[in-house]
Amino acid sequence: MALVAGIDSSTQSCKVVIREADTGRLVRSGSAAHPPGTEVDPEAWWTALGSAVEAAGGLADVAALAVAGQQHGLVCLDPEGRVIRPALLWNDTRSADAAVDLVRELGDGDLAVGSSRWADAVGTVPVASLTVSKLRWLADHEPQHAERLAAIALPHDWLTWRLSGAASLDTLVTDRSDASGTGYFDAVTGAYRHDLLALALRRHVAEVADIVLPRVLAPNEPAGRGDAALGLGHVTLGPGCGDNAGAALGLGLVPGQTSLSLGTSGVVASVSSTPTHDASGLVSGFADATGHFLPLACTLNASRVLDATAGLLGVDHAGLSELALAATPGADGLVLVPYLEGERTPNLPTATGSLHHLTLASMTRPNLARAAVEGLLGLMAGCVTALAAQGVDVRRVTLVGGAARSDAVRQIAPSLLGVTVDVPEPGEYVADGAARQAAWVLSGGATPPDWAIGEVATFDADPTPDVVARYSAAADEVAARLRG
Ligand SMILES: Nc1ncnc2c1ncn2[C@@H]1O[C@H](COP(=O)(O)OP(=O)(O)O)[C@@H](O)[C@H]1O
Ligand SMILES: O=C(CO)[C@@H](O)[C@H](O)COP(=O)(O)O
Repeated sequence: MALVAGIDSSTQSCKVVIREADTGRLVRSGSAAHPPGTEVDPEAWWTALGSAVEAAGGLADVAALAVAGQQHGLVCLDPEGRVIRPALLWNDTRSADAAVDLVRELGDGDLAVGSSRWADAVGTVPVASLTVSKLRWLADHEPQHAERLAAIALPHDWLTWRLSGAASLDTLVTDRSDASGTGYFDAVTGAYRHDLLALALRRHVAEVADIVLPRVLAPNEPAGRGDAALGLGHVTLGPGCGDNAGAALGLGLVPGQTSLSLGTSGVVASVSSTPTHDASGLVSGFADATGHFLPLACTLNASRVLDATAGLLGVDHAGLSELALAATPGADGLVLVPYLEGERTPNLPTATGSLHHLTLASMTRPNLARAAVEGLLGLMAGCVTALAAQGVDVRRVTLVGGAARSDAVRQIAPSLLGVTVDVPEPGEYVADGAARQAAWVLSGGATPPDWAIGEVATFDADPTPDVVARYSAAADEVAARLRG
């Protein structure tokens, strides 16, 4: 039976799954850590990919593979294909002012007009995370690097290219899902917007015509063979995808279904047959990996809020969960607004985290653990509301990502989000999506192969609107202070 590999090059690590192409049965897997930080030498991803593949027993018996990756990261390549500077990641907020400038400029000086023009053009209003904002930052702060730009790639594009042997810049490929996160690709027409790329680089359109942008392949279009020199001449490469589109494909979501991913980022993403154009900027109008759309709301803070709180309390994740479940809902009034890395949804890149309503009664270890879980889920409730405002009907979500392993998150999520929460077996659903894409490319079929996702536990709870309201009031206070 043919085997396929799926790779998830995410923020904190690289994960590899090897599955049977026809059934999706997991055969083996491996992972390797990525370095910390919000700018990373792509070579570190390449090294981690090699280690993860080795831990997964190699690719000698694999017929096809695809790479899913953290979205938006800016990989700058010179004419020889060398990386010009470390990649700026999706969670690097130095480009926050650049994003505001881009919105203002497209609006001829008016932010509201600019927001609606960006939303109309590419489905998304730039924030610090988007590639287009990082390019403007580069043009303004490192013009010597911007001048050498011969090609622009995203993390998954670059890794696919390396696996293919990186013969020339013209062999760079991507897919619609990841291209839609650049800010200079229109997922509705399927075309790059060179005018917006030129705006970002402060150049005329004719001056960016020579910059190579990866060719956008169809969802099941082969990207050629792997590099024979790497021992991958027998492997068909898939186009790959952004990690959130990968998760949707791995979970087998169809239009109308929504995922809640709590990894480094927190993401509520819904597969949709129609695009969104949210001028408020809260919802990004991305594409999925099957030809549909993937409106999503993404936070900078998620699993690491729990990591940091567990560290502070001197417990592991199981201990944090136990403590949180020992406290009563609402944590005796204690509220954590978890903007530990700034925030993107809402767009408050310079925000910091804050604890509200500390009293002798509320200042206990269980309450702090509970406030961390409720703060994270309060933040995600805002994402659900933002999607609903765009007409996305979210009544149930499928919970994935590292923090989906937390019992406290599973049990408390339905009450704060006000939806049913389905939790599949812990797994690497982004890598699974990449593997499923590889199997699709291999089969040449019109639709991805049917793979079962196994046991799903369902969590329901009575809504706790008072807890959400207290969180929202504290978050509004922070926003009001920052916005002056
Ligand atoms: N049981 C758990 N409870 C809460 N968080 C967890 C648990 N297990 C792992 N994590 C956290 O999940 C994160 C990794 O999740 P993952 O989805 O792989 O992230 P990413 O894809 O962004 O690299 C880490 O921050 C890790 O500490
Ligand atoms: O910026 C986004 C989506 O717009 C993030 O979701 C990144 O794609 C990083 O994902 P994880 O490493 O948290 O999975």
